Amino acid sequence: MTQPLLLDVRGLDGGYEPLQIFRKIDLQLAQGGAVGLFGPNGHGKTTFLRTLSGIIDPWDGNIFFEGVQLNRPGPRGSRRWRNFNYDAVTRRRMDAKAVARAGLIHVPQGNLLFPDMTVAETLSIAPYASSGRASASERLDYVFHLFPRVKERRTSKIRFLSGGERQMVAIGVGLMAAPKLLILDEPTLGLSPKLRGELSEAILTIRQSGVPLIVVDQDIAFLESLIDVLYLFDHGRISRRIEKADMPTHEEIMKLMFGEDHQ
Ligand SMILES: Nc1ncnc2c1ncn2[C@@H]1O[C@H](COP(=O)(O)OP(=O)(O)OP(=O)(O)O)[C@@H](O)[C@H]1O
Repeated sequence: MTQPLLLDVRGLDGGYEPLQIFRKIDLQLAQGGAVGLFGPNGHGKTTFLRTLSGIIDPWDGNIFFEGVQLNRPGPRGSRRWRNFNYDAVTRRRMDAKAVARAGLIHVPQGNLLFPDMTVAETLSIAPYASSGRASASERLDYVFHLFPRVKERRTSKIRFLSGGERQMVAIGVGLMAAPKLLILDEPTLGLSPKLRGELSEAILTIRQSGVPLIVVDQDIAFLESLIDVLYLFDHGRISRRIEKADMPTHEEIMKLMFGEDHQ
């Protein structure tokens, strides 16, 4: 019997009612694979990732994780029905906790950690650390091994950390959940070149240790070092799927997305 894909997204539509942000997204991720999403700011990548992790509900389409459908139809499945029945029961088609418990872990863009908690406290309340996939202390050792800086700063409050250190802690929180798929949304955004290099290396190590990834980033070379397949995301649609062997240069991708005249 063939193994199911790790993630199989079929015809996904979604957004912030009534505003549709993305449409007809198809994305497949093989077991053990890694994909990158690349596209201009504001075209809906983050909204798509928030939908995958169950923070917002899809409007249409399906999400399968290890062959199991994550989005469950409401009492009447269609979007039209939900528009007539605007209540939580019919709208809630994804369960973010169940998604995380299944092993799909999303490290969101930006700093969403609690400023007055220490690093150690933050890592200790990571979701489902005792999910059975690895013990919490093993996970903590792994995070400290990957990010020695985080280990050094474990008694510091989050508010006293630099942006890069916070990002390392945020990824650490994701790793504490022993992810079967880790989603990283612009992990190196706004970091100094030095921290960016440090973080990129750590993410590469995570990848080399076999953790499947979905990564959004604006740096094609960084994505290329991590992924097997690149999806170009353009005005809420996947405009192209590119295998690693055919990976264009940054310049070529700019031309593909914006035409010959881009600056
Ligand atoms: N909570 C929200 N309610 C309504 N509209 C939103 C909300 N969050 C984002 N948007 C809008 O959805 C569109 C897509 O934003 P999104 O953050 O998904 O894009 P993105 O491609 O990830 O860009 P970026 O890299 O800048 O985050 C934008 O026009 C944005 O203003």
